Amino acid sequence: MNTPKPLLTKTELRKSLLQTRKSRSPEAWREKSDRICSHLQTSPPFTQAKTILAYFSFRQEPDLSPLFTIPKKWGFPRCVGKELSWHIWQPGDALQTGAYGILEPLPDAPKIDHSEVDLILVPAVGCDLRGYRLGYGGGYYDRMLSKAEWKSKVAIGIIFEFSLLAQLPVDSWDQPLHGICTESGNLKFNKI
Ligand SMILES: Nc1nc2c(c(=O)[nH]1)N(C=O)[C@@H](CNc1ccc(C(=O)N[C@@H](CCC(=O)O)C(=O)O)cc1)CN2
Ligand SMILES: Nc1ncnc2c1ncn2[C@@H]1O[C@H](COP(=O)(O)OP(=O)(O)OP(=O)(O)O)[C@@H](O)[C@H]1O
Repeated sequence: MNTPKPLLTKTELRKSLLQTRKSRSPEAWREKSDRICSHLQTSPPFTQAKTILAYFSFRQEPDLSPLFTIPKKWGFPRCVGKELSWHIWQPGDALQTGAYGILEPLPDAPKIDHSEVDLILVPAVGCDLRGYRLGYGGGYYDRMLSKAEWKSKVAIGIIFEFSLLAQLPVDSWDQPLHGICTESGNLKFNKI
């Protein structure tokens, strides 16, 4: 069977999805972000997780911050060179603006070891129905999720429904996710 060639490149899709995301109202962003939080909060991977890796919303990404007061061990990334370094953060702790203008925990915040991580909430520009993800092009999550110690972790892409596409272009290094959460609900995949 032939796999159809996607009509747009990753760069073109990234540009178009980011433009659409930027054009929507702050009210829609808040309301849809809250619906994503509600779906996540009741999903088994979330309720069963003790330690969760998340992100601070940037460029109108879904805002998960209402979840951060739920008693879990929460980890957030710092961009260090080409790698992500994960640190414990809880509301009230200091933050700083890091690479790309994204909020990050301070470098001396306690680090989270991969062995304790139960769930990864992965920011994305877009995802497809097979669980493939398009990011900002830095390759940070692909590099991380390709490592043996992270491969087995449940990783869920967080996007607004409009960013869920039938099929994204896929490169050899792309790591499919286990699930996707949008304002319409949770999608679960058998990882490819
Ligand atoms: N909220 C959030 N935090 C995150 C990520 C994310 O996607 N969302 N990341 C996920 O990895 C890492 C940051 N990755 C990023 C990678 C590239 C660009 C960026 O601005 N890239 C340029 C183009 C660069 C190029 O094409 O060479 C741009 O979009 O203008 C931003 C963030 C870590 N923290
Ligand atoms: N496992 C890996 N090892 C080395 N380089 C990698 C790996 N995964 C991805 N890369 C590099 O990262 C670059 C960006 O890849 P891609 O455009 O798929 O990023 P993205 O998934 O959109 O970004 P991000 O994960 O930062 O949100 C590619 O040029 C690729 O060479």
